[in-house]
Amino acid sequence: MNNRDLQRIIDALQDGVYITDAKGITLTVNKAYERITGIQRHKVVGLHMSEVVKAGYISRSVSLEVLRELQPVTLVQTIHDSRKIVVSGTPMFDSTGDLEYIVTTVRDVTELLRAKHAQEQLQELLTVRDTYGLTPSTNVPAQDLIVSKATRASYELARRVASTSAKVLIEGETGTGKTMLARFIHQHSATPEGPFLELNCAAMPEALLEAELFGYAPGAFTGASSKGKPGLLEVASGGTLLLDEIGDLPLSLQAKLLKVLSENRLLPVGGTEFKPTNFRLVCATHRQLRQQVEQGKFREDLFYRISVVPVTLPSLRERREEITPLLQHYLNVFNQQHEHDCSWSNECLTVLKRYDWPGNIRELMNLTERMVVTAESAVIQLQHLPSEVFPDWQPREVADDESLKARVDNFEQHIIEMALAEHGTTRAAAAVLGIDQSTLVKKLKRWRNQVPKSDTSELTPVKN
Ligand SMILES: Nc1ncnc2c1ncn2[C@@H]1O[C@H](COP(=O)(O)OP(=O)(O)OP(=O)(O)O)[C@@H](O)[C@H]1O
Repeated sequence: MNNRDLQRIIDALQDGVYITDAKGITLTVNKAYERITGIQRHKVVGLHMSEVVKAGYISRSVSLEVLRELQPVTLVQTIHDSRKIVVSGTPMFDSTGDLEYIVTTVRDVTELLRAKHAQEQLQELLTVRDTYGLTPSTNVPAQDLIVSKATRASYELARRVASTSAKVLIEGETGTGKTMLARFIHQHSATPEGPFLELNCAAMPEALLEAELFGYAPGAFTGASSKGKPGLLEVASGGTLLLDEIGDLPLSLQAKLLKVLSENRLLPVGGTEFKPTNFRLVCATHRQLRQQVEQGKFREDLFYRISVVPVTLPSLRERREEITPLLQHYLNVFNQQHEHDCSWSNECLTVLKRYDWPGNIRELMNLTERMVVTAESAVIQLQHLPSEVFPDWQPREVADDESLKARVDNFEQHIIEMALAEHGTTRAAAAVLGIDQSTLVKKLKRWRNQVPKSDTSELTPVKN
């Protein structure tokens, strides 16, 4: 074999290779060595290893140590970008026992070390998963669904496609019920008895995400379980996998996921054998995935693959008719849970129906539970609501020597501010209080000295 062929062969290796002669003069390096260390072949070929060290290309030469000790030497070095490499030098002797070459291999173990760290985190995650029961959907108690005109179309579309293998992309703000809808799809799919698994792609670092999705092979890295760990892409086989916040999946994993979806098989981290898999994929996102495609943050081919049927869940403020039923439903749920018997006052229901609910149903549930556990009376009143929901407008404290007129004025302001907060507009507040809208606006102007100019009718903000 000539030198050219030999070079081609070592260039095909994934590990870096560095070869010196018996004196320690560099004969060649391969492409992987150039890639891993950033040191180019033409810069070091012909140089003695001591010159390579002197020139600052490397801090310590394994070849020189092999030359000294005439036996294999391995050490771990940190190079630029804090990458960790394992360098192993081996002496090669000719038939008479004289040193002929020193062959050094260089392996970048940054990823492996990361994966080891990931494995520890994964272990934690799996414990959490066990504790919180990411279990087959049949074990999950059916939850009552509140559906209105605004969401019925989404649920009907989901039901129609549930039994097919079409991939569904659920879009909606946080807390709008994307996971709930995915579960609904699973329950109406061809494999409702299979597992329903969910992974939030935004919640963990890339290496951990990869180990979680793909699993890893036995002994993939030091400290890995001797049995290896199956990934969610494998465990979900025969069931449904929800990839939440898919827009946060790193590009490298997007490519790997695409391959799994095309080939129905996967390669665990550190594995050499493909494993077959077949699951129902549902993805969810609160982002504009198409925009991410345009910005090059999300692969276009994967986008088309996962969004065969896009389903949108509107925000709660776009489906206000669900607010009261949801408030009543979750009040019952939390009353039962905490053995209370609370009810909403009508004023609360009116105010809450108009509130914008940036956290959507999840925020509504949290607020309801908070009201139930902190309730001072059986009826939840406006003043119990947190100030971001209902501005806690209190009459100012009156001084002992204030006139009756000033005190009445103060009390009047309290009544008007409360009516405004409850009914939202000066027109509605005036109607309820039985006064002219213009009188109310004039009074407000005097008190606040800053009624919005445009507001003569519907638009006085509750909070200003
Ligand atoms: N139609 C509904 N009727 C009753 N409760 C619902 C409905 N939709 C969602 N919920 C409840 O609202 C809460 C939030 O829903 P879910 O977790 O599905 O939202 P999400 O959009 O997946 O949130 P995130 O984007 O933060 O993951 C859950 O506790 C869920 O049970």
